[in-house]
Amino acid sequence: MKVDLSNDFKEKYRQLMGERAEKLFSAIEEDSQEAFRLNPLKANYQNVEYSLAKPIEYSNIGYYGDIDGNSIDHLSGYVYSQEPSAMYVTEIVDPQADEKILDLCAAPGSKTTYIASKMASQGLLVSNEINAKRAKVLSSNIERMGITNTVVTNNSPKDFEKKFDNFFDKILVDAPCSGEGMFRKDPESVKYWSLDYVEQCANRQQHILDSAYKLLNQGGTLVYSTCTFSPEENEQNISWFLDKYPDMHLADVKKYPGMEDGRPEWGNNNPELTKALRMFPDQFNGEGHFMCKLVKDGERIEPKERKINDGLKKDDFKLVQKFAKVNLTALTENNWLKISDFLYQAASLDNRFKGLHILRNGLKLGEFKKNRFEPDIAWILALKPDQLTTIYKLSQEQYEKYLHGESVILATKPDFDNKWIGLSYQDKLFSWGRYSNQQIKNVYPKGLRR
Ligand SMILES: C[S@@+](CC[C@H](N)C(=O)[O-])C[C@H]1O[C@@H](n2cnc3c(N)ncnc32)[C@H](O)[C@@H]1O
Repeated sequence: MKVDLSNDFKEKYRQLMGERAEKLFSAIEEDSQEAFRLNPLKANYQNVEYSLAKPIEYSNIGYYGDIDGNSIDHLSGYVYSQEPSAMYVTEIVDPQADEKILDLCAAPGSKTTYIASKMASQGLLVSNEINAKRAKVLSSNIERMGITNTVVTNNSPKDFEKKFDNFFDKILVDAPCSGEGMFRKDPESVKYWSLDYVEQCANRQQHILDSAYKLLNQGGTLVYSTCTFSPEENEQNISWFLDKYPDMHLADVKKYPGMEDGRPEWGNNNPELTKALRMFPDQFNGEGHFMCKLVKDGERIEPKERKINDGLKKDDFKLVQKFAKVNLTALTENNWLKISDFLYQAASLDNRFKGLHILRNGLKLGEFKKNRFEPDIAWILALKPDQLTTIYKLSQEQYEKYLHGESVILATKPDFDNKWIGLSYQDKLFSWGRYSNQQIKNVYPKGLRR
């Protein structure tokens, strides 16, 4: 595809890269490299309709290929579209199940959902997004993927500074950037580019890095990444950061074929900058990225947790137990949290979160209505088939009608009167259904219908 690169852009990269710049410009005109990830949080997660014939070398759940955002695999959270270079960011974050991890610039959630899938529903992941509209998309992607250990916030990085100093074991700053690595995927992004815009982005990134430094525990790791090539936003910002914070240092990251070293001469000539990683689309099978891993000196400090009141009353427990007795094979009652009429299985009950704008704290289980409890779509997307007493497998026709908002009328009368049943299509749970009078009433959220 023809991408209209500006003369300023071409001139800048000719000066920086010499003849190689022409290869970069040609690569930007080629088709983008599509890829997707599977979701190990789901039952039989490899049961997808897409070919797994082309695995990505450095990810055990990543594959080259395109996916359809309307397919059952997508709607039920079995797959997530992510280009290959972005996948490697989560690999170098290297999330562990018991850690406290903060993703400061998380929307729409491609790296965060990968981090969560590696944490196997344990530990704590805080996924933050400053932009309210984008934060909602982030929250719904987290729901679709059946993630339970994540607090989704809509705040500025600065808002965390008062209460979360030295708190997180790992932080990802996937910074807002000039997006040069997005040019071929999103040719519109070329229009925003200018030499000044690169400077503005670099400046904003420094503010985010300042916050990240404060929030990182001693001994913790900060991964900084951008999907742009500019030295100002990459080597120069890391040079600035290392000079400002002498207790931070760069750590080695593994480099696969096509991945290149950071360029000291594009920063302040600090030879350590070779430890950073660059991907350019003329050498690497992906859109292009910069990433590096920074470690804070010192011994980890165990943050003290002060718990908030869970807001639950005895009758609330009774209503959920009554629901579970009929519809579930087992019920875990840990970390329950009631916020207005909604019940969550909280990812955190730590009162540090008070004052932040929280969109989701862990798993939304459902809503208390008059004398009853109604389960939320988020819960079914996180449940495994063996945790439900009844599952109804929809035919293709029933599935399409259900997605549209229609109820399912059954030919015979099954014995699941007044139950909440799990609905599956191609063996993937994607919604609750409410059975009564030989019908499965449609409870698929209006915003998800198609
Ligand atoms: C590169 S995108 C993040 C992509 C995301 N990590 C993913 O993998 O899906 C950068 C994000 O930073 C957000 N952002 C913009 N200005 C910001 C600021 N001053 N502080 C923190 N985040 C900001 C943008 O809204 C955007 O969602």
